[in-house]
Amino acid sequence: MTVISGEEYLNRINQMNAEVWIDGKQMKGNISDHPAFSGVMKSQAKLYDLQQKKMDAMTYTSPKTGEKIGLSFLEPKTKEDLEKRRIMIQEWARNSVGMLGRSPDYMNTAVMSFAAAADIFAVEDNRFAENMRNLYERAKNKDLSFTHTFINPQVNRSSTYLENSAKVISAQTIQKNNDGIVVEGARLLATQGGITDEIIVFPTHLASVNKDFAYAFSIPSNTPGLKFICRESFRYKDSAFDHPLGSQFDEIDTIVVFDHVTVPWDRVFCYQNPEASLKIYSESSFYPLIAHQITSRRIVKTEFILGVAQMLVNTINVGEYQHIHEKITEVISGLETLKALLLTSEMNAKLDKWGTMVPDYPPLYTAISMYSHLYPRYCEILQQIGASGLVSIPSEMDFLSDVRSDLETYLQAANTNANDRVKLFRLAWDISMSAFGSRQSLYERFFFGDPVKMASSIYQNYDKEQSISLVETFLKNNCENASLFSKTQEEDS
Ligand SMILES: Cc1cc2nc3c(=O)[nH]c(=O)nc-3n(C[C@H](O)[C@H](O)[C@H](O)COP(=O)(O)OP(=O)(O)OC[C@H]3O[C@@H](n4cnc5c(N)ncnc54)[C@H](O)[C@@H]3O)c2cc1C
Repeated sequence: MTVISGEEYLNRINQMNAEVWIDGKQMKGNISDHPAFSGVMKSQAKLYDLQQKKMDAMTYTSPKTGEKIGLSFLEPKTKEDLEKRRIMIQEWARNSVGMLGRSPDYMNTAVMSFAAAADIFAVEDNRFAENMRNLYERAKNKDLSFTHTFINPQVNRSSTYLENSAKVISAQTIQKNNDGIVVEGARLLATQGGITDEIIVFPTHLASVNKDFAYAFSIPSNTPGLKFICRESFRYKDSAFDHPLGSQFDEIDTIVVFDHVTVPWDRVFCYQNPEASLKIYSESSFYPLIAHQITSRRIVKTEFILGVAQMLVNTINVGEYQHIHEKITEVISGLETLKALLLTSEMNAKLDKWGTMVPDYPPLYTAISMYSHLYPRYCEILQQIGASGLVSIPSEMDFLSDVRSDLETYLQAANTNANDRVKLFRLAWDISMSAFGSRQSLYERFFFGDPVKMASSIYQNYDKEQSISLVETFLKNNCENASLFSKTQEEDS
């Protein structure tokens, strides 16, 4: 099989009939017809179609089968491979203007990076490493889509808390039998849960303190006992005029419940193995490779934000004010910094011990850490430039009603008519103020982990020795001069 079409993706997910709960009801029928999912699934389908349309730029030929495979599955072996991956990722990102955080390339990259380091799973049982490699082969050849969950429910985040309740809360293994391992409990937070072929479940930090949390696996989204409980949909309307982003890109976040789920042995990558659970993050190149995907997408998103901000400025003619220049320059500086960091990571890429060409991580974790602050600031800048224009946003229906002529007169702008002005301001509102927009801010702050912990980890791991030695040399030289100076003073007195 080669790369799939959008229609194949839709049919496959519809046929799965995964257990998805939304607004108090269990989904019945085609999930892609449901208003909460139709927008995002259509957008995702367009990505698959694009892959088929632009085979040269978006696929590579499998050396094993001769089939065309999506480039986001490509394990980079050279710096050129990294560049090809970036170009492909950004092509997809342009289709969602960077708003689809979980376009398939995100998890395809994760699967590729875990499979490249699959030997980590072979510690006790060689089958587990094989299972990981088989998942990669299956995913590549069938162009599978994935959601994932890497964290436990937010019950008590105190550093001294250890779960000890009568009923299991955080998903753990409660039994093993001839068929596989049995998992009970919940996990957070599977974005796109229920609308992908499979879910990947990887160890949380609790794996180091309790073996029952030291597991990893991937199962089909319709595995019996597996439930996805959705948040409220932010796709409030179908209208692309009223909700230009929310109507197309609301990915839906889900709580994942495992109600005595049996994970077959051939789907297990790790079981009761704290050592492998830690190593899969510390010894694979998952972090740098996924950070390369994330930063590539965020560059496109930032280009889009810059365009929207400058169009607001042009529309209401506020380009003469210095604070406006400063704010737009803030966006430009962020954009240029991200681009420079991404390219630096590619230039300084090296082969890891698994033979994968890995982008240099420090520029990428810098980019990731910065963006959790930059993105909310960009939303603030849009609010500061747009001001009341961000709430002077009548709907499409208003423009089709008797008040149209009022709107045309009173909502015209210096450089455009009322209709185009409202279209643009609605877009700025959907980025910076709507439920969809606020969720995007939260997403960019947190989806790759707590930014506070990330900063702490950068602090602890960054090699600061060169800087310290620079200061020590300066102080030494300076003190030698200083002692000469004090000697002269002594002589004078
Ligand atoms: C929109 C969105 C989509 C997401 N999608 C996914 C997904 O698809 N798959 C997935 O696995 N995860 C996903 N996540 C979850 C993401 O990984 C977590 O939000 C992130 O790891 C932070 O964990 P938490 O939300 O439980 O916050 P918590 O850990 O509960 O933090 C809450 C607060 O406590 C502070 N805090 C907690 N512990 C410490 C500590 N040790 N030191 C200092 N401060 C601390 C934090 O800084 C924060 O201010 C998503 C998150 C969001 C917001």
